[in-house]
Amino acid sequence: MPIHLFLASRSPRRRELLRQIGRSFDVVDVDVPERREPDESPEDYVSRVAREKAGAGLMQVAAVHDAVVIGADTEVVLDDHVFGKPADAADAAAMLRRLSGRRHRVLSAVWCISAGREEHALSISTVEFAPMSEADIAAYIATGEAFGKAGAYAIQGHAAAYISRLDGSHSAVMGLPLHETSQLLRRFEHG
Ligand SMILES: Cc1cn([C@H]2C[C@H](O)[C@@H](COP(=O)(O)OP(=O)(O)OP(=O)(O)O)O2)c(=O)[nH]c1=O
Repeated sequence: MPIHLFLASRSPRRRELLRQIGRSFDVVDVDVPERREPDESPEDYVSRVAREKAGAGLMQVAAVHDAVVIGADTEVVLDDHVFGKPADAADAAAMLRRLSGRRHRVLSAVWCISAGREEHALSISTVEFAPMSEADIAAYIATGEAFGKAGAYAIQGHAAAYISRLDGSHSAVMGLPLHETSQLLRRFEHG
C-alpha cells in the first residue's frame, strides 16, 4: 500500500536521519509539552511524548487519506533522572558534570500513526562518557552544540570525543532509531 509519509518534528537531526534511509516525506510542525508525570517511568514518558507528537501531526494532515505520521522523542536517563534539552549554559554544564565518567541510557521512542493504525518501538542504548574536566565542559558548551540536545550533548558532533563506548543504536541516540522506524513503516506498506 502506498503511504504519504509525514515527520512530525522540528528537529533538523530527525529530518537528516529519515533522509539517510532514502525516505521521502513532508514535515509537520508540532509543539507538544514535554513534562514527565510524577509516577511515570522514563520509558513510559518517552513513549507517551513520541505518541503525542505523532498524534498532533496526524490531526494536521487528517485530510490526506494515506497519511502516516512519525513522532519521536529522545531522552537521556541517569539514575532515573531524565535529562531533556538544557534550559541554558548552566543547566548544560550541570548535565555534563553528571554524565562525566559514567554510563547512562538513551531512550528513543518512535510512533508511526495513520487514521486506522498505530505502531511503535522503543530503542534503549547505553552510552559511556569519559571523564570531562571543567575546562572540557566549558569548551564544549562554547561550541553551542549542547543546546537543543537531550542530555546537553550530540553524539554526531564534538561530544564524540568523549564517548568511549556505545551499546545500542547510533541513530537512536541522535534522535530517531532508523532500523525500528524502517520496520514500522514496512508494516504500513505491506498490510
Ligand atoms: C543525545 C542526543 C540528542 N540529540 C537531539 C535529538 C533531538 O533533536 C533532541 C532531543 O529532543 P526531543 O525533545 O526528542 O526532540 P526535539 O524537541 O529536538 O524535536 P521534535 O520537534 O521532534 O520534538 O536531542 C542529538 O542530536 N544528539 C545526541 O547525541
